[in-house]
Amino acid sequence: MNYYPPCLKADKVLGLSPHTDLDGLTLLLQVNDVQGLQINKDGKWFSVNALNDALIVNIGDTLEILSNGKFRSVEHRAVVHPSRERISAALFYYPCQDLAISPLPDFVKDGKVKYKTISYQDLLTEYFTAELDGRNRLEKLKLEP
Ligand SMILES: O=C(O)CCC(=O)C(=O)O
Ligand SMILES: [Fe+2]
Repeated sequence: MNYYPPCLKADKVLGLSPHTDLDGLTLLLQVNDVQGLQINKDGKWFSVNALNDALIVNIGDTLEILSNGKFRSVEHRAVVHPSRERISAALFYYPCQDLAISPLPDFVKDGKVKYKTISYQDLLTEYFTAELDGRNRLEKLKLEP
């Protein structure tokens, strides 16, 4: 669960810094009707309007690596509201921790593997020992072109 208290200086702070999720897929429920999730597309931030009783499905790093970059892990952040609290619930769908994550053969059609192999445990360790930093952590797992 994520709880974002109201903030009078909402235009000057973030509820959650830009990041990508580590997992395969994230199901996100905006629990009350206060909008806050934003995604980055081509360098611009777009608000995601949650529909009533609808789940938002985000692709995470694991699926980007497994698909050799075909499915892109979405960079996102959460903003806060000046007078209303916001609550969201995220369900992370992830593999067992000792699994080695690497592009699946079906996605390496031209023989070009684009990501290093890394265990999910190591991904987790990196995630929890560094600051949230947009797509940078994931970009470092890319092999040189
Ligand atoms: O509260 C939100 O809308 C985003 C939460 C989120 O990105 C996360 O829990 O990883
Ligand atoms: Fe997230």
